[in-house]
Amino acid sequence: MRKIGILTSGGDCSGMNAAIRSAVRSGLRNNVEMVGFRKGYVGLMKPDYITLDSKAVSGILHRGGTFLQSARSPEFRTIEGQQQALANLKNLGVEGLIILGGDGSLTGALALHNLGFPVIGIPASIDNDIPFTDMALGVDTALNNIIYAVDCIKDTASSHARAFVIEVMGRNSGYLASISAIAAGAEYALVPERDFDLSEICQQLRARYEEGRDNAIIILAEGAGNAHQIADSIKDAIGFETRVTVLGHYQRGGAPTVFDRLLASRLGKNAVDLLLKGEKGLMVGLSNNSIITTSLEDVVKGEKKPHDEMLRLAEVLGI
Ligand SMILES: Nc1ncnc2c1ncn2[C@@H]1O[C@H](COP(=O)(O)OP(=O)(O)OP(=O)(O)O)[C@@H](O)[C@H]1O
Ligand SMILES: O=P(O)(O)OC[C@H]1O[C@](O)(CO)[C@@H](O)[C@@H]1O
Ligand SMILES: [Mg+2]
Repeated sequence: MRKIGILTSGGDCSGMNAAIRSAVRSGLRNNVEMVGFRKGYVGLMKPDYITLDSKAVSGILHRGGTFLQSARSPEFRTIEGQQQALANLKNLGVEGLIILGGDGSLTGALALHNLGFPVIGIPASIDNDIPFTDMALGVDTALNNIIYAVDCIKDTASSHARAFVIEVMGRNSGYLASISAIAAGAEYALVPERDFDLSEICQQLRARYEEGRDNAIIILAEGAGNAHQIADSIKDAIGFETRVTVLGHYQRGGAPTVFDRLLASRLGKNAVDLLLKGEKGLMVGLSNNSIITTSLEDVVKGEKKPHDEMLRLAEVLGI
């Protein structure tokens, strides 16, 4: 293989830069020309690309976001958009493509694979909703961002005897909410994967209040309900003073953690190795601290299940 392309698609996340750097350096070491498409599938369809030499990827390992930029592209969902991308790849002499992104981007990767183009996917989404990998890129950094914010909010919640509803991202996944609730010692994690009864929660908060515990942290996954409505219900039911903090895009940025830098470096190199071995239509992932591969078809068909042990742990801890 003489030329490999790389792009980042969907919501950005910390670790994307580290993965690009690793893939580029691995490719160059094997005398492969590396090109980066800007703004995900948008750059693939235009085409908008840059040549990536070793210098182009220096100084980016520690930076959040993606220097190739990312985008969501409705046009790439159409067969016309995909065929345009395919034609550009052929015209440019690109023989293999590495796609970093979430479940949507990997569905796009499968579409290109089904059109006969060699593709390897790298799971990169703070939502951690991609099956066949314990962790996607960016999840660990997002969790650390959340924990930092929750620790800060706990201080002021305690000073003012307030209940805080803290909304975290995750789209339809409660992963960030449940894991951060365990790690930050929150009182509740409200997630789409588990039904909750708000009136029961209010009763429990009142009982806690009567015991002298006059503040609480409720971490709400964005897909599980409306933070303001939940805070108002708590206030109306028990008179507890409430506040809402929506952490928003703060969660998605910042210097990647050691875990994300290492995972990104491993996945980037492995993606190149696979293409050079003639493998295609696969996603590289992490399982039991080893790099594994799964067909993109299985990834797209699969469903990421909440981790049973974590759910039990949350239950034991009363979250
Ligand atoms: N079914 C599909 N067929 C082809 N392309 C798709 C499909 N679904 C998504 N894509 C492409 O992938 C892009 C990103 O998808 P999406 O917005 O779902 O984000 P994602 O990759 O899941 O990342 P994240 O969830 O972290 O933001 C879409 O804008 C589209 O270009
Ligand atoms: O950055 P945007 O386009 O507002 O998208 C936000 C969404 O992207 C994610 O951060 C990643 O999928 C979700 O958690 C969130 O719902
Ligand atoms: Mg997604």
